[in-house]
Amino acid sequence: MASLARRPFHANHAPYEDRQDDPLAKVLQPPPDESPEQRARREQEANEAHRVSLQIDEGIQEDRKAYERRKKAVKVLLLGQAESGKSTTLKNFQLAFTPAHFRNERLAWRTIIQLNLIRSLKTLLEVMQEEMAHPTEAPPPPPVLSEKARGKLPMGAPVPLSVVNGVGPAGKPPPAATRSVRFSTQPASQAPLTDVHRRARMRLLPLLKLESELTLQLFPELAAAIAQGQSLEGAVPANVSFTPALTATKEVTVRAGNGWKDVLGKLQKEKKGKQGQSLIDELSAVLDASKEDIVGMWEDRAVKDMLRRRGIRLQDMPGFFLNDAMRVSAAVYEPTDDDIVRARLRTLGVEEHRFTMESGASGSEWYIYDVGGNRGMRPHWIPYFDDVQAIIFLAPLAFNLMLEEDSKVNRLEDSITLWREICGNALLERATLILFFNKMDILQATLAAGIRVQKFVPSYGDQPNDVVHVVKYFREKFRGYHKRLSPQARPFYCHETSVIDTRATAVILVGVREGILRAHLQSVNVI
Ligand SMILES: Nc1nc2c(ncn2[C@@H]2O[C@H](COP(=O)(O)OP(=O)(O)OP(=O)(O)O)[C@@H](O)[C@H]2O)c(=O)[nH]1
Ligand SMILES: [Mg+2]
Repeated sequence: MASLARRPFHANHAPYEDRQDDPLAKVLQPPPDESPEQRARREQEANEAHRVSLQIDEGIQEDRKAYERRKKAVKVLLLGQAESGKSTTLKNFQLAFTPAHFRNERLAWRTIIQLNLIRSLKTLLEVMQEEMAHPTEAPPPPPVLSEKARGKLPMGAPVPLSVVNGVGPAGKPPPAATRSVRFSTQPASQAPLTDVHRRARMRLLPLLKLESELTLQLFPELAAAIAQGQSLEGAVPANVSFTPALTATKEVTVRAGNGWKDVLGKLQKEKKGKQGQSLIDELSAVLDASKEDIVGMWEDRAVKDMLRRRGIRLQDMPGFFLNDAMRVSAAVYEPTDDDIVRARLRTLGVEEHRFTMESGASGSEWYIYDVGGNRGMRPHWIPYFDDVQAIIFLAPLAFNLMLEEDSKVNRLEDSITLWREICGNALLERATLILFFNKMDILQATLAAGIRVQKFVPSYGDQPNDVVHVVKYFREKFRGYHKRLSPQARPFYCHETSVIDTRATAVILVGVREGILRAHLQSVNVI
């Protein structure tokens, strides 16, 4: 900054007077007939200018220090398609290495988790509405086997659906103590939706209205999109088949970024709701009053049958909390660490998260960048490629699912295409690439349900359809592209993860952190 501004203006003698030969000093000299008031005002203004100047100088110093710090820091980019688990991995990093910060945000997550719960409920109610308008045909009830007959079945033989779905053998409902409201009393697969369901649905509608209102307040940019009738990406996975009527009402997922935590804090203070409550408190109160209906609806046999007939598995939706509805809806609900990790909040753009690790001076500061994985957001990743040390690439082996944003594109195929681009990118030639085969729990369930890889990936052939062989096959595929496309040789790291399992993930992340740090220190010639 100009040194002129730093001179002591408070002194009685003006500094300019000493410098008669300086043309600038001449211009800046006070008028000879300056009154005491004018002089006082001038000095006050000069002092204020000096204060602002110092502040700007400090800001520049801070920026310079931050720039130097950032240059030395470890930078990691989380990449992968939408819903691959990037933000969930970030939450695991926070939980493992900065737990106090993670837990400080518990209250903000409470509302997001409650919105997640209502989102699943909304989908359920939409499906019910569709079912009431166009009932699907109930298949004949499955044969019910006696204990004796079951004993004769070979090991691993399929169990009748009535047992799998918790309605008990012979279509008998489970003990009354396990459910609060019961709607259907008929045997499994035959129970239609009735007026009882219709009335329960009506009782739950105010909750949906509140959810829409709160979501729009949290993410006002959605209001414009909805008003224009734009098609918004929904929370419903692409494998869920919907009729056009349902697709049109698909809901938007609550999104990250845009300071949503600040907005939540402000909304919490605004007394806009009925009875002078904030909208958030009103939502909590209505949710608490509706919890019996929600649990009853979700556990109801006719509802479960309807979902099964339509091939809809709400439990595979991101941010699924219907199994915890009683707890999450309670007025006293406080999210657990696991709840926060499982909460779904779509990432928009790129978010920077700063971590201070406890592992010593060098490399103790980390920046982790969490990006939105949706296809439309991928061009925003490129500016971050420039000086990143490591990439954690999340690739769920979702061989049987399609992209949410393009239902013609297979998710695994999309992951492989993306991986090839990352491996071959010249800007990233020095970055360590770490591959996470995430959502292993879902792969396990998919294979256990008998879904064959060969049907979707013909080149898989008739190899055994189990986790070990499937992982081996795709690991070799990813390794091959890594080897062939990397501009220079680099080690291949691959982990099998289920990042909703925080304990197992913590162990993996400690190893990943050490590996990245070692590579970083080598690159700056410290070791
Ligand atoms: N079952 C299971 N669910 C997971 C796993 N990892 C993440 N999820 C869930 O998948 C959903 C999507 O995860 P996110 O971490 O938000 O995905 P993302 O990659 O950040 O998605 P975008 O922000 O849209 O790019 C969330 O509801 C997570 O709880 C996993 O290993 N197993
Ligand atoms: Mg995300």
